[in-house]
Amino acid sequence: MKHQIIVAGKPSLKYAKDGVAEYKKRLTRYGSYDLKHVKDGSSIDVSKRLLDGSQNAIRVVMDERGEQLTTQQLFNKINQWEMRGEKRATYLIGASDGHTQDLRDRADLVWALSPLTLQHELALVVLLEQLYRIATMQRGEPYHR
Ligand SMILES: C[S@@+](CC[C@H](N)C(=O)[O-])C[C@H]1O[C@@H](n2cnc3c(N)ncnc32)[C@H](O)[C@@H]1O
Repeated sequence: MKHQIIVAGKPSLKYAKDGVAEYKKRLTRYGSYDLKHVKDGSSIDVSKRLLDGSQNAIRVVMDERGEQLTTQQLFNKINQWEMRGEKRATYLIGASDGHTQDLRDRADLVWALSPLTLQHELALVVLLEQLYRIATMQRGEPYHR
């Protein structure tokens, strides 16, 4: 299954750029992990771009109001999607005003990394680290303990 992360706005914080570069580099060994940036804007405009970009794919809306999962639970979900033949999973990160309720309603999963509101580039780094962790678990590698 291909994984695509779609983020509102261009990266600007150095520590986040470094974190993104590090996990993108690590993930190259594990399959297809693509990062796409869409234009920033109002909640309505950004949610529409994220909705359009995630058509015909598993749609994971990253949102502090969502379900809090353990890494093992996320691993199980990704394995289930792969076993039922899903081709692409998208992970959607919003802008300063967050997602619309309509986008949340159309999600396969609304996933909260924590109940805290995170700066969106920090949320991106945490998401990439979790996808990397799960990729190593799928290979039976010892990164996850
Ligand atoms: C600054 S936050 C938006 C906060 C906005 N006030 C709201 O109500 O959602 C920007 C984006 O970062 C992501 N994000 C922030 N905190 C998150 C968390 N705890 N779990 C998952 N994603 C988060 C979400 O995609 C969110 O749309």
